[in-house]
Amino acid sequence: MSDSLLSLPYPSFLLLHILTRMGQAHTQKGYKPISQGSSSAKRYFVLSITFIAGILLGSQALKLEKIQTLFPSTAGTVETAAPAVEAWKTRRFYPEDFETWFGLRHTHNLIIPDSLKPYIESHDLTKDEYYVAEKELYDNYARVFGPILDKFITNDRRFYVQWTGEAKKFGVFTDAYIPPYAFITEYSGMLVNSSRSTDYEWHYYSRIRDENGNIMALGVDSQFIGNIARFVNHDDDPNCDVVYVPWNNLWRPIYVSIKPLYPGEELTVSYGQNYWASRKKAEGTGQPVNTNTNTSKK
Ligand SMILES: C[S@@+](CC[C@H](N)C(=O)[O-])C[C@H]1O[C@@H](n2cnc3c(N)ncnc32)[C@H](O)[C@@H]1O
Repeated sequence: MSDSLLSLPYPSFLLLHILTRMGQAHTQKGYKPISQGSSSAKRYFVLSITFIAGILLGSQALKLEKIQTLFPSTAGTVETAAPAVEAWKTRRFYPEDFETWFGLRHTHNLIIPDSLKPYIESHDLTKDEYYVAEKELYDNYARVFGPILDKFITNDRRFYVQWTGEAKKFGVFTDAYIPPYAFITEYSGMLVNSSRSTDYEWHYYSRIRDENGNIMALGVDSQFIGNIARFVNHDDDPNCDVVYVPWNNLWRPIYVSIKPLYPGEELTVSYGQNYWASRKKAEGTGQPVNTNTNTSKK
């Protein structure tokens, strides 16, 4: 399809231009001007007009088709928008969908940026205050869950993300029966040194200090890179809990079921009261929606 055809001027100007040229051409070839022409000249005139009108209508149609190709949203917007919104709110999302639908790069790892590596590498986790206080407990966590962390689980189809409603937006559901105390997933993402936490940041369980001896406010941020854990919602009476596993000199936050989970059930954890307090924004109360009848705070 030629661009020059599509860039024809508006029909009225073009018609005027062609008629003028036709009149000139007839005069030059010795015919009478169109206004005084014979019946064959009139037939020629009518045929020409029909031909020109055909070209004009065709070019306008092509032009519209080209616009619709360049800007597909102009084609049938009203008919296609509603099903798209419906899909967003009804479909199940798996890790391969996260980048397209949520702008989330998928990873099962705890990613340490170069800026934080020196602090992590020079910090002996076995001397960490938290570890020393409950060494036996953490050694047990490491024995049970550490080897699972080393297995790179790429195709875990037990869980999916789905819309829960306007209050909480998306959440994580199970498609399988999960017994209590089962490994769900690691809270993966980017280790950040943050003063401001996002909706998707989980506290990094450590007492690492900076050059001035201050404890660093580290967190695992999964706003842009992470996994299914960042979609798990809060509940005052959750069915999962977070366990910090000391593994390869890092604290690895993992989600573990603490009740039996049945197919179709939503996974929840308690974010703790600090989360809601620090997240409190001017426009809202910062209070979670209680999703069950048990309103006791942890
Ligand atoms: C880690 S994200 C959980 C996934 C989130 N629902 C989403 O659609 O991306 C945490 C955010 O989810 C929302 N949220 C989680 N639990 C909630 C609850 N019980 N009531 C209201 N909002 C909740 C809050 O906006 C919170 O900051």
